[in-house]
Amino acid sequence: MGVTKKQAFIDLPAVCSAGGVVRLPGSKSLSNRLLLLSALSAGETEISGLLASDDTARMLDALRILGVRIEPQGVSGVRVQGVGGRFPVRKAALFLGNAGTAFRSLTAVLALAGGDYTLSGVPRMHERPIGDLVDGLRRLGAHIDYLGNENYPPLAIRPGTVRPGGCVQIRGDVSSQFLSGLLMALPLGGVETAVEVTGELISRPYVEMTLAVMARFGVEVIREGGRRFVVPAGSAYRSPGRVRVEGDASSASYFLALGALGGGPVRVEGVGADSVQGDVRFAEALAQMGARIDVGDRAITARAPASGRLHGIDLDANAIPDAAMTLATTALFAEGETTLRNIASWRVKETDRIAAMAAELKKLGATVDAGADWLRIHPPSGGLSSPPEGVDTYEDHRMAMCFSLAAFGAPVRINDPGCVAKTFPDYFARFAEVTQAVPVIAIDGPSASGKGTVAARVATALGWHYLDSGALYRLTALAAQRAGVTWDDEQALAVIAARLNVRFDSDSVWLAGEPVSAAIRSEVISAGASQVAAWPAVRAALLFRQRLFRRAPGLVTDGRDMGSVVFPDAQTKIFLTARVEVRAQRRYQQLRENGMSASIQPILQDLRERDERDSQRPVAPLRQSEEACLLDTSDLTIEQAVEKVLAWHGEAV
Ligand SMILES: Nc1ncnc2c1ncn2[C@@H]1O[C@H](COP(=O)(O)OP(=O)(O)O)[C@@H](O)[C@H]1O
Ligand SMILES: Nc1ccn([C@@H]2O[C@H](COP(=O)(O)OP(=O)(O)O)[C@@H](O)[C@H]2O)c(=O)n1
Repeated sequence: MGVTKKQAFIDLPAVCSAGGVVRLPGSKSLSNRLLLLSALSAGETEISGLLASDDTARMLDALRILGVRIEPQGVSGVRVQGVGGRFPVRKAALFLGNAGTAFRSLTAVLALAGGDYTLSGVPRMHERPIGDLVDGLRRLGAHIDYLGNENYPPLAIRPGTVRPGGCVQIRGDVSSQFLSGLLMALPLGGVETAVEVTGELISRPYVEMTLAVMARFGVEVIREGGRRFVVPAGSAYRSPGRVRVEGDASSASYFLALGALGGGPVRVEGVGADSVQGDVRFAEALAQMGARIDVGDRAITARAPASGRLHGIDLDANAIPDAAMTLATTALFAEGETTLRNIASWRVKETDRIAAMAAELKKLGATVDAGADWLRIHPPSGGLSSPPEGVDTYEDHRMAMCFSLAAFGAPVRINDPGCVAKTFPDYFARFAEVTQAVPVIAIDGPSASGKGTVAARVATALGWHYLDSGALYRLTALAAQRAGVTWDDEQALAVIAARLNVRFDSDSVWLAGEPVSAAIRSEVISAGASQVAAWPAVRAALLFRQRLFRRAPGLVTDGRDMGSVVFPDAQTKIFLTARVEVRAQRRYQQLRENGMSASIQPILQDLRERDERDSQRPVAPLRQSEEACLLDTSDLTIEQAVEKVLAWHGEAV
């Protein structure tokens, strides 16, 4: 289930359980810090386990433009020739996308480097504040101009009369990356410089990570209390030779939550008790919600609570701002409400994450309250409702990954899933590997072969849900007829299909509150259904609607393209058919039993025409796929046909 960058959406099937092992991609925060310090240090550094993603690509591009030699090594490694504190290229324009780690740290480093540089990013990067960092750097004598709005990127840096030394103040309450960037830049000055944080210092663990990485490269920052950091005179980065990037602790959060929600155990490999990443503490928050967590040195395992259900918590999430987003969607399935506090930094990330999270959680049926720096989630009382227009992701990788968890309650459509490339390009493939989707038996075949009859009985035998997909095309034809829309008006039909107000209960179908089971089976509507079904826009409009029927414990469905298009991952696929004369006879009898007048010849004629139309149309034609088992019911009773399907399914499980 990979995604491409331009893909409009991905439909995740409802998930019933999760378990397995995930080898985590490298940490984004560590990858970019290690790249920068390897570039600045004296000597050559081999970095292994580097994250391959948009954000690290931006840092790599920038460093190469600045004249740093970086060669790939093995699958996920690089060899960096350090420049010993002085970039060979003294004039360059750098584009840093939406990579906050790269933007803030390079601003600080280049401001002290004494060259002419411009730094820009995507439009959202230009809405993310950087004024506090620029102020701090200007106090050191750096020359930085805003090229757009005051306090925001893009920036122009010119050689200033930089005088490190003394004490520089910097605010800590907007982004800890300002402090991290400044600290990483200061060893370039060579003299003792103190940094004092004013205001609260948020996301402190990221600062600890910065200090740990600097220490690895030979620079020991002295801490004086919690707010004063001194970079000693004579500090200079020296390559440690080889470094390995830990797995990404923020990325681990999705899989740990999967384990906690889906039974588990889910084991994430690459981070553990000795991690320098603050987000490993996400596991503690999950434990507070009731999950059973085991933290090893290099792996963490999560399982559901013995009681089966998590419970809501009230948490100061300041130390784990990124991973805390995962708690917000986990909270959809917890008992009671969850409150996340002290998360003002969410408002200046890839998007305003408090607003985005609140809006999308509401679409799923949750009640959400939000303030300047907090969010409270009350889970939906009547189960999750899945919006047909999909969950929006705001070009924010974490929104996309967080909302994949909603699949525990319902199938979910995630818009612009390619945004995960920022930190985790193959996220959805990994997600599919450790989750078990609700099973589907897909039965396709021509008209009157007995698909509907067999599918409904198989569903009853298994206690599963049943979807008669043909009914949706019939309903579209009927609703169009009633609205005065002709069956050749593709766009108008698609609008009708998207807005169908239908309800299925055990023995009737309702359109806008009116029973229409008989009306949709008339000969006229049968012909209309196969006409409207030929339009791609109609099929697209009904796609997610059909997928929404996939709910635990399972779905049996019949139609023309159930196994090929709508549920390509169905466990059991059957192509059910019968000789056309047998089918005509069955339909004839069916109509007579339902009190309608009928004669064989026109039915036979109609079946031949529909077979032709359904199998010749360019979109989702009726065809037996290679994986489908062929079931010819011409000489079988209904019971024999049902037995056969159940037996095949038994083998498939
Ligand atoms: N062996 C059989 N398998 C399935 N249906 C059969 C069989 N024999 C007779 N029928 C009858 O055929 C008729 C058409 O079946 P239906 O399920 O409506 O077909 P479809 O959904 O493929 O159009 C029903 O009245 C059904 O009872
Ligand atoms: N998955 C599906 C189901 C039905 N259809 C169309 O919808 C029409 C009615 O479907 P149905 O399954 O109720 O038809 P019968 O097989 O019962 O005649 C068919 O003639 C098909 O053209 C489709 O295109 N794709």
